[in-house]
Amino acid sequence: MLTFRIRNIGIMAHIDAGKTTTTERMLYYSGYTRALGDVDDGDTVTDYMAQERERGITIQSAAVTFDWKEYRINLIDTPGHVDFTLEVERALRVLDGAVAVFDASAGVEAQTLTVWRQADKHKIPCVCFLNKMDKPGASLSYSLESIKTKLKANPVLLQIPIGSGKGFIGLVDLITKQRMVWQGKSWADDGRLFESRVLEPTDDPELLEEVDQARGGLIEQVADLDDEFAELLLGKYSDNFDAVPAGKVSLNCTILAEWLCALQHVVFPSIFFFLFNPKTLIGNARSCFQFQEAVRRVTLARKGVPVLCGSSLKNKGVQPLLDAITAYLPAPNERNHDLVRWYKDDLCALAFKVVHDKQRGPLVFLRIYSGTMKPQSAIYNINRNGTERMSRLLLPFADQHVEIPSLSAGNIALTVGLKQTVTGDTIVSSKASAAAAARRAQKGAEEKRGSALSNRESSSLVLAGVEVPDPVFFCSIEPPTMSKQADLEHALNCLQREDPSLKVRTDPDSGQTILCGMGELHIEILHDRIKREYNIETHLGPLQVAYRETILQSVTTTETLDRTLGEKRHIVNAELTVSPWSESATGTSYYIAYEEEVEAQISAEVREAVDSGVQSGYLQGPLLGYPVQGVSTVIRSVHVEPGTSLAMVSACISRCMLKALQQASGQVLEPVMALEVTVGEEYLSSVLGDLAQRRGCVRDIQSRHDNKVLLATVPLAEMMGYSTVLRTLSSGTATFSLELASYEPMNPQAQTSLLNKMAGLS
Ligand SMILES: Nc1nc2c(ncn2[C@@H]2O[C@H](COP(=O)(O)OP(=O)(O)OP(=O)(O)O)[C@@H](O)[C@H]2O)c(=O)[nH]1
Repeated sequence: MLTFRIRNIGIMAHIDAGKTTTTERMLYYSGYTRALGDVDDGDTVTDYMAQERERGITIQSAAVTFDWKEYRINLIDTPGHVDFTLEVERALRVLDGAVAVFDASAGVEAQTLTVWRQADKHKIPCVCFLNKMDKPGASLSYSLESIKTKLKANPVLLQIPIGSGKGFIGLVDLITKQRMVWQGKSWADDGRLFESRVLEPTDDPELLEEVDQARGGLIEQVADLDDEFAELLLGKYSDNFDAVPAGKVSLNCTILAEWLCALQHVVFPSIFFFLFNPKTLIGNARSCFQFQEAVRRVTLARKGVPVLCGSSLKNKGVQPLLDAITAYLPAPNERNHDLVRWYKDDLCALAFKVVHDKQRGPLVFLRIYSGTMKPQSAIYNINRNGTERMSRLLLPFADQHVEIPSLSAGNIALTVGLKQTVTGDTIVSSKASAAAAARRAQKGAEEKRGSALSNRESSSLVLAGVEVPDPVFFCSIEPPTMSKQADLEHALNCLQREDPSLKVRTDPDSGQTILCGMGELHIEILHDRIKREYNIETHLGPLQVAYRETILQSVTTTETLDRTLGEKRHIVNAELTVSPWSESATGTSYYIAYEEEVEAQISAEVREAVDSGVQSGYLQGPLLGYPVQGVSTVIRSVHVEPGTSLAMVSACISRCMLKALQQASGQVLEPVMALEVTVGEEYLSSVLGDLAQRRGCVRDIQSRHDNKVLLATVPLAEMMGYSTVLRTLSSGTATFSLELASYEPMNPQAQTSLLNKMAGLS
């Protein structure tokens, strides 16, 4: 498949917006499935884990490859629940474009904001799909407004719905003026057959006027965003865009339009009813290509987001969405992936997901950025610094996979046989190729910055990565008997390779195994998977919140390390200052600086050892041993006697850090969550009353049709078991989403009671 015909896209949204239902329709219309899967019946292709089917939610992202017309689409269906944010992050890291699915009756919801921010971070061009247009409360204008105000995006509306609620029957494409009506009278109709023709003067006058107005607005909007299109319009066609001829569009476009017309007649006669004159189509296609190309440029430049609508459940509007994916979202070669230039034509791929298969062992999903991958070949894993052999290469098709002889850049591959590789690892063809890329990267970066880079800096340039969020919850996990401890360790190892947001550690005091996860649901699903997939009935201790620590004062300390190991004497003297650092109050990051003379005096190796000592000092705070944030460290002096090992330098700095942090008035920071509750007005006061008892702080109460949307911040420690309480308070009608907002200082009273509790005093 030629690269420009590939689309690597993700489907992302708030929980329950209809991602899985939309994906199922895409698979069905593309011919990959013969029956329509249904989340409510638990028989979808992409939600294949037992827990996903039982709960009707997506937990793991599933990669599916299918063809639509002359394009290959690699699609990843991502989870909407905030506990599985990492799955979305991993998918976005390797995607070129995304479809954001919205419930058209709710517009932008809390988790939509999160995934949108993630897509923004990776600069991913998006298309919006307003799903559930069949719902009585569906509103195009409300959804568009919320995209503008909440996502701060620029929606470019490309379709007008025909009918609303249960009367929603189809769409008019504002670029082509095609009127698409899904014929099926029954809700069970599969939507493959639909009528498609150009709007005619005899059509409903109200619809004609609405389309004219919306199309006029669209032309103006695109002209504002795209100079090339504006130039075209400013000429003699300013009064009548429909009259713009092929003009600047290359001959290829005209030929393509004619070819498309012929192809649609020949290949899909049973699918489409073409009730229009082919000449009109060609004329339209010529101007439409210019129009479409302009919308494409706007989308790729991320100056606007195309908005389409439909109802996946009722099988309406999914084929035009597939067309929009191929028309507006980028091909792999249209995205600037930094890594590619250092590897040139050598293989470079990123492992973004690992799944354990009982028969085949670990299956690793890779996005290939450059070069070609072949089965039965050795690859070099830069992160693990090791060579591994891949036995088979597969195209991912949910839980079934097709074997292939080779796969080139731009594709998503599934490999069998890689036993060491974990999520986030960079895979290249050999150690030599990694070294060559590092040399190129070093040269490039030095030219840009005008000075030499350390080894660490230059090797990090040739690594792709996936950011793993820090877990907010943890609990102990115990096997039923000690004889099962080894099995449990194996299960946890496998699960950790699949899911880097799961962290496992051993409590230094009790020796217990500790599970750290992203939320209650995350831990619950892991517990369930250990039971079902590894046959171990484990016992979980009470769920606890992962706090952080910071300091309130600046302190300068010195430390001397003088140790003799064997024949060698190691001597290090250090002085440093720790201070509160406000810029990192919301993040996990910290800051390390060196006084000028120190910087000039120490070697790059000693500097790396000092950095690593400071970082290890940040790992355990002085109050409760939680990680430290919001602290800057300035290294004032470092004296290292000849013959001293670098490990001793790190150890001395780390001890100095601990001493300084202990004297700097520690403060516990607690995770505070952004809470969004959608609740009927009649239950609002009980939900508010309950929130007040949870130290909640209400930020806003908005109206959404008949419901109220309550926005609040609440300490995570107060939110255990909230779903059950909310269900009771609202007779099961309210929904909520919870997302980490920031780490905030605990008030002195709450902090004292936490410290007492941890010390076993209360
Ligand atoms: N009325 C209506 N309901 C829909 C539509 N699409 C999906 N649904 C329903 O909405 C619910 C959620 O659908 P899913 O496809 O599982 O949504 P999702 O976004 O994949 O959900 P998660 O994976 O859990 O985040 C199911 O009950 C679907 O039947 C639609 O177009 N109209």
